[in-house]
Amino acid sequence: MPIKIADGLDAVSELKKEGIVTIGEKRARTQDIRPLHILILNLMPIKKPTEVQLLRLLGDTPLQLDVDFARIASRETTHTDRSYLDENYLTFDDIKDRKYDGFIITGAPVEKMPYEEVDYWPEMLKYFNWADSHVFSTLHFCWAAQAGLYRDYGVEKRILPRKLFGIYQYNLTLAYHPLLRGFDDRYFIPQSRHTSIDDKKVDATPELTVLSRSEENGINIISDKESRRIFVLGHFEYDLRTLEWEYKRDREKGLPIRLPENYYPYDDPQEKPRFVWCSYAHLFYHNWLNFVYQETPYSLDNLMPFNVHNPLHGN
Ligand SMILES: CC(=O)SCCNC(=O)CCNC(=O)[C@H](O)C(C)(C)COP(=O)(O)OP(=O)(O)OC[C@H]1O[C@@H](n2cnc3c(N)ncnc32)[C@H](O)[C@@H]1OP(=O)(O)O
Ligand SMILES: N[C@@H](CCO)C(=O)O
Repeated sequence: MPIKIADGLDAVSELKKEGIVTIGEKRARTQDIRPLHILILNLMPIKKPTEVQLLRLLGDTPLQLDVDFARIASRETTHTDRSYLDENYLTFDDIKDRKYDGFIITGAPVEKMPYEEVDYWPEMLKYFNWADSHVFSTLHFCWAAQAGLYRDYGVEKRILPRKLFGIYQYNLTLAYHPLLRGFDDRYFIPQSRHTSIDDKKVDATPELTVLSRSEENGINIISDKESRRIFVLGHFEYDLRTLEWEYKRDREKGLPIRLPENYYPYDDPQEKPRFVWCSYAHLFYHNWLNFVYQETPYSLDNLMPFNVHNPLHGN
């Protein structure tokens, strides 16, 4: 939310340098305010915990949000009841003529497959194409971040020698960015993936800005220059015990899995995991919503299309 202060205060220029939005009397009197429209494409097989996790973070704002959930229609889901989805989720046909201020696309356990082998890849492409002209800012996380970077910028993924599994620290690479406002120099985020992206290709793509990275585990948050495409490799939204649940699941299945790194004190699974990413998760989503609120057009009819740069996709 912008703060209204007198135009003559010296703080105005100082805050502007930090990206903090201030408005004067005239703008405050004429400012049009409306709810933000957010769409979440939930690709997780077990959808309900992800709904709670995301709504918890989105709900932590004084702004009014209208949130819709969308699902894939071209593949039957086996882990979530069909009638629940029919009742509570929209399909592409429902949303194709609507416009949204913000669009969130979740991770999905399909990261080891080539994109084109994912049953719903053609439907993903429909969502991506639609978002170019119907969404102001799209936030992709985990697999969706990899898929979006591939589709928009031709960034490939690669299989890691072992699963990146635990809580990892990343350093900010920029002094000021609206999505990182209020962050410490470093933050923590859960990771649970078998793949990573081609960091060199990201660094060599002039349309992309890297917001954070670590020496050991590479790039973590990326944005295009206008923050209309945001890519987060990891899961800010995970609950305290989500990694523990995944660890036990894989162990019970006899899969090769080690304890989540940097998670239990003394690496002792009897201990309560350390919750060191919660405040960053709230701050990140808060910053994204604040950014969207400041920059999205009052009337979505005036939305400018997003320019896709990847020649692979002929856009
Ligand atoms: C890298 C990231 O983005 S991390 C985000 C993903 N994280 C998670 O999904 C964590 C929770 N998921 C899980 O724990 C597991 O996937 C489970 C327990 C739900 C399912 O495990 P299994 O039953 O062994 O796997 P299964 O072979 O049925 O496939 C699971 C999911 O993979 C996806 N999937 C599998 N094959 C395909 C395919 N060819 N095309 C598209 N999706 C596929 C589907 O989403 C499927 O779930 P759904 O049928 O309910 O939609
Ligand atoms: N986070 C996922 C990775 C699989 O793609 C899981 O462990 O289920």
